Amino acid sequence: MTAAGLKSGPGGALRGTVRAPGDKSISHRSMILGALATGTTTVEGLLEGDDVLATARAMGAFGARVEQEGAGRWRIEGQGGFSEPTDVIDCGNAGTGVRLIMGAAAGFAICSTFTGDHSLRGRPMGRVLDPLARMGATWLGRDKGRLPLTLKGGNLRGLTYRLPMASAQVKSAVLLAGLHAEGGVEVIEPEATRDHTERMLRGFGAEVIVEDRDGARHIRLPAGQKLTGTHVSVPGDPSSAAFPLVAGLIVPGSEVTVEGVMLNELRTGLFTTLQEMGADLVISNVRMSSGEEVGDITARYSQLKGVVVPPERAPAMIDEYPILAVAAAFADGPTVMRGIGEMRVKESDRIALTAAGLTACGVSVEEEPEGMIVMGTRGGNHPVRGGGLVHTHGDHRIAMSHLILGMAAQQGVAVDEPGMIATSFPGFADLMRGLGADLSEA
Ligand SMILES: O=C(O)C1=C[C@@H](OP(=O)(O)O)[C@@H](O)[C@H](O)C1
Ligand SMILES: C=C(OP(=O)(O)O)C(=O)O
Repeated sequence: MTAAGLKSGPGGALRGTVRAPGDKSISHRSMILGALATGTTTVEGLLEGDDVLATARAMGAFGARVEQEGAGRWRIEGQGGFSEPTDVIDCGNAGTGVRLIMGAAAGFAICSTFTGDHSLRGRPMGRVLDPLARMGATWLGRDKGRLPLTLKGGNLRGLTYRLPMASAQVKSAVLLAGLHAEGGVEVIEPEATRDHTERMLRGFGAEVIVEDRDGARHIRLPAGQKLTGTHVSVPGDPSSAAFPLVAGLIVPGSEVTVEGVMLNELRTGLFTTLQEMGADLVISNVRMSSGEEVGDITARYSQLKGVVVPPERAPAMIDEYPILAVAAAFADGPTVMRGIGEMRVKESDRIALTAAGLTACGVSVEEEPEGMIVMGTRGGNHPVRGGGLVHTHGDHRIAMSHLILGMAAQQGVAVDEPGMIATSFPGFADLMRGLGADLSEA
């Protein structure tokens, strides 16, 4: 983490073509599935962000051989299971990392202790510990299942589990534990969430049966699955592509293309919403890569209008609401975002911090318990003032979102703790500068 802050300033149009960094969700999963599998897994396009590097180190601690072979190219020699680590597993800032690894570790008769940074130690782990305990795992930790905690697994029984919240991390933890549960597992999702674990389990040779019935998605992993090492080509992360693309939409005269963006419809809710707001967002060169659809997306400066985002779209864009709120600040009329209570338990309380950050930049936001309404400034012809110092509480997406706002506002915007951006998008500042953005130390 650097001590200095980072500041973005209003400048000229942003122009150019960039490549999206590797998808964070798929990068975590390639490490974990590679370590659980027997044999060699090779990965290209891995996101070498701090979150994924913590997961890579954790897989080494559980007995896999994990080596970097070149930029984004990694090799994992899996042992077909986890062995007991001899030290504490530190997952850094990564909710995905710790929750999926706890699920995977629960399948084995080993004892492991998990911790993370200040933010991760404040996040709820009960949501994965509850189903894992029902399967027979035991844990000991602080009240409410906050990290640090120790988990002991092995001899798991099968489980049919209806997700109490829309969470791909909880679904994935149950499925990974289910690989070693007597009788297999079934996860019932009232609202579909990102399906990378299901797709990748199949890529590693497992049978996963998915059925939509009774208004829910049923995901069944029969017992006795064996994973075999494979090759994973990681597609570009739509959650990261969102930042240069929204910048292209709100900085006058801009045209920005991001290549190789994953278009899995359980991840692209932001792009649909921006198009409904009138964004000139064009998707081209659509192709398949490692079982996922990818494409190139071009954003041209657009007059946006406020919309009501359907709450049922939330799982397909849950990490994108902070940057959507920035786009909404430049729109004509209010943008209503509801059904997003899950944002309060991310790296920070993202509803509160988005509202506070936008307010510090002269934008009106109405905060609700599970939502927010951003009053677009363009209708009244007030420009967005900017000029704020935004406290990010170490949240990478809060930092990047407000830096993008500063590129289109009247005055620049400074953020604290910019080093945290490296958890998900280590090349963010250079990539944005390459498009012409004014970013400097504050
Ligand atoms: O499974 C994943 O890779 C993720 C799932 C989401 O979290 P939840 O499962 O808590 O919604 C998302 O916010 C996170 O960035 C990545
Ligand atoms: C919520 C996020 O990640 P995680 O839950 O893995 O910390 C995110 O990247 O926005």
